Amino acid sequence: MNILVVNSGSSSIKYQFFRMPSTTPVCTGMVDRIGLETSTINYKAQINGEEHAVSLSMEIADHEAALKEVNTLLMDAKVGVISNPAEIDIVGHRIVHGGEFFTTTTVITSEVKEKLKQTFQLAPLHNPSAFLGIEVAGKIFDRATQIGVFDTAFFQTLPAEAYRYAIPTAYYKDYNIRVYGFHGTSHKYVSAQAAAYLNKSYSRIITVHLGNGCSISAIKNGKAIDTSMGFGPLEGLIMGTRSGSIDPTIVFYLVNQLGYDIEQVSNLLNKRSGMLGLTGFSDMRDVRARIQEGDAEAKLAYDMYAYRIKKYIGAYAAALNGVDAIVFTAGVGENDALVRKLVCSDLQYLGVDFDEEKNGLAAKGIREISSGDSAVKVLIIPTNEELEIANQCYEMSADR
Ligand SMILES: Nc1ncnc2c1ncn2[C@@H]1O[C@H](COP(=O)(O)OP(=O)(O)O)[C@@H](O)[C@H]1O
Ligand SMILES: CC(=O)OP(=O)(O)O
Ligand SMILES: [Mg+2]
Repeated sequence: MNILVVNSGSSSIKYQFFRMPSTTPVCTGMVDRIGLETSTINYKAQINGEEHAVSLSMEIADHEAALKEVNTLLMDAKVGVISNPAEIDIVGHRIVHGGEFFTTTTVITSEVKEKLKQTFQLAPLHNPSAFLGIEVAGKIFDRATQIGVFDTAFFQTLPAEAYRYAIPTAYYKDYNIRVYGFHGTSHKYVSAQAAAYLNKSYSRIITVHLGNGCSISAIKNGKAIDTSMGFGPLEGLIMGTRSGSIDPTIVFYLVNQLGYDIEQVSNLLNKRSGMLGLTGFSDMRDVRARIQEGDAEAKLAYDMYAYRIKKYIGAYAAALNGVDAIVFTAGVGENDALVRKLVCSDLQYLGVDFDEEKNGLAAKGIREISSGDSAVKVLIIPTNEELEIANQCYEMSADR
């Protein structure tokens, strides 16, 4: 079963190709900076035990052009792994917001696409580009079944006290205004890896996903019981360009006193806030470079970012009645030792004995960054949303 997984972001596409049941990808890669002056394409394939890597810079105007380039590489005479697009059986798509419509992995039909269009407002940075990815993949791989895997699906287990907002009940009943939760594919994947690593049948795990978007989840016996993102992927932690939670009074003030329209408010909170708004940079590597140059605003931004995470850890330890493991994942969580140190300092009260030396080591794979006798294990677990999506597509194809 040949499965191509497509993770479309607003300006990038990450992809992996699997010949299931093997869970080792045949090829992996990313098209970055789509629509900017020069885009980059990275492609790595394993052919007869040998690795072939390609890195290209070119102008790529949109998602259609990007997926066409990926297809060209997949079929390349030297580094390619297929000879015809018809060899792809399934294209699995990451879709961030399932809204009220989709609670589980779903085969994409024209009816599904119509419903997806109604979710654009709920995740404006994500769902429109996922939709584009689906349209383009449908044209290129026209014999493949297209399947959507939703970030929101893993959070179907939240109890009502965690997913309801304290606004009149009619808004929940009539308009489905509730917490949906996001990055579920990642939280599910790393929490399962953590439980297997800890070898515990009973487990209370806090997973901290820190990428461009950031969220944190409380997971009890494999089921999510709370998470920081809400109705859309804007609530909770401070992110690359998103504010995370703010007092809604600020929105009233922007509109009533400063004359903002609602598009401007959305643009401000989704695209111009977070680390970008605080420091001028959304990428943590750039922010850290500013700290090294002695920039006090950059240092404050790091402290704010970590403090918000620390507060959620306290809240989720309470929700879980204690914690067995804290797991860091995604671009920042896996790579940024300073963030992890700021978050995990002064958590002795919880039973965390953080090991700064282990935290500072650069290594790959699952790593423990707490001491051998720490009551609470602190782990770094690389996420793999594409593998989780491929697994779910494969399971679904077996059930059909
Ligand atoms: N070595 C690193 N040190 C600190 N941050 C890093 C490092 N590598 C990547 N990152 C951060 O990871 C972020 C991207 O994470 P990723 O999980 O790929 O996000 P997304 O999937 O949302 O694009 C970047 O914005 C950058 O801030
Ligand atoms: C849901 C979300 O925020 O996704 P990402 O981190 O990929 O932007
Ligand atoms: Mg991501």
